[in-house]
Amino acid sequence: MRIDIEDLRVAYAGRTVVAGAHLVAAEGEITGLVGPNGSGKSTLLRTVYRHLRPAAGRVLLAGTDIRELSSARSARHVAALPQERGTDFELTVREVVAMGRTPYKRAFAGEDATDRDVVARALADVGMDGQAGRRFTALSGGERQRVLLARAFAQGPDVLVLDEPTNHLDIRHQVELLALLRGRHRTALVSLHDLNAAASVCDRLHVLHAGTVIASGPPREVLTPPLLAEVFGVRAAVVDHPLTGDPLIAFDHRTPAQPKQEVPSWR
Ligand SMILES: Nc1ncnc2c1ncn2[C@@H]1O[C@H](COP(=O)(O)OP(=O)(O)OP(=O)(O)O)[C@@H](O)[C@H]1O
Repeated sequence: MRIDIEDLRVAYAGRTVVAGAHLVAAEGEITGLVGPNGSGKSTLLRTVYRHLRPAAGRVLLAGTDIRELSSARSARHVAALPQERGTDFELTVREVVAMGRTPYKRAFAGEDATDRDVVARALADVGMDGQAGRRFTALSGGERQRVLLARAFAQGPDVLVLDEPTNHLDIRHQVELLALLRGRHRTALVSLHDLNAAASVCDRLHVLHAGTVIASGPPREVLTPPLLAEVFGVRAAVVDHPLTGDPLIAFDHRTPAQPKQEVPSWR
């Protein structure tokens, strides 16, 4: 299912932080949202999974304004890994993942065989099937994250909205998660700080800067040295990854960019 974000404006206590954002997350593609700290990525994603109501503009799911859907119906279509990773569940790992089945249940209905299969598969997908009986609160940050991702998978959504899904994960689990996402061929809207991961895994990127989308397109077209200097304030060369051929951003970790001296060719 495709997502269209049209002229989205979101404010906290009267302060606008998303200021007329437009973007499309195409059906079956991984769409990445990148941008510096505070540029509005989480805020934009929160409106897509209906945690926040926009001040203006719309989020369309396959052409329908998500505000017109019931919460159960929207939860069957859109599942989120929010940045707030809820640490207060007094539940086991398996119980947390089984919460993903709630949108399919009548009140007080128990689990059926499909629920059990879906939950087992979701736990296996994130490599937590051996830890299903552990208490969620006893897990490490990365383990919790994988469990919450399994909960989103168990929701069986058409669209996954993932806010920084690789935060806290060691490099192997980052690679596994991103490979899992690619393998699912499901519409995903994902914010990522790791621009190299974004360049490898995303079909299209949108760059958010001060609450507006200032560049969109395939990673190789978007992540150019002038944009990296102007928007992220870093010097970098973009080369071909020697193993995959994906764009590889080689950052200069010694010296920040001087944005005013760069030519912003992405405008
Ligand atoms: N609950 C809130 N109340 C008030 N202001 C907020 C709230 N959440 C975020 N903001 C502000 O909105 C702006 C955008 O924040 P947001 O978290 O959307 O950015 P982000 O691009 O996801 O940042 P980061 O990369 O640091 O996670 C920031 O200035 C932030 O301080």
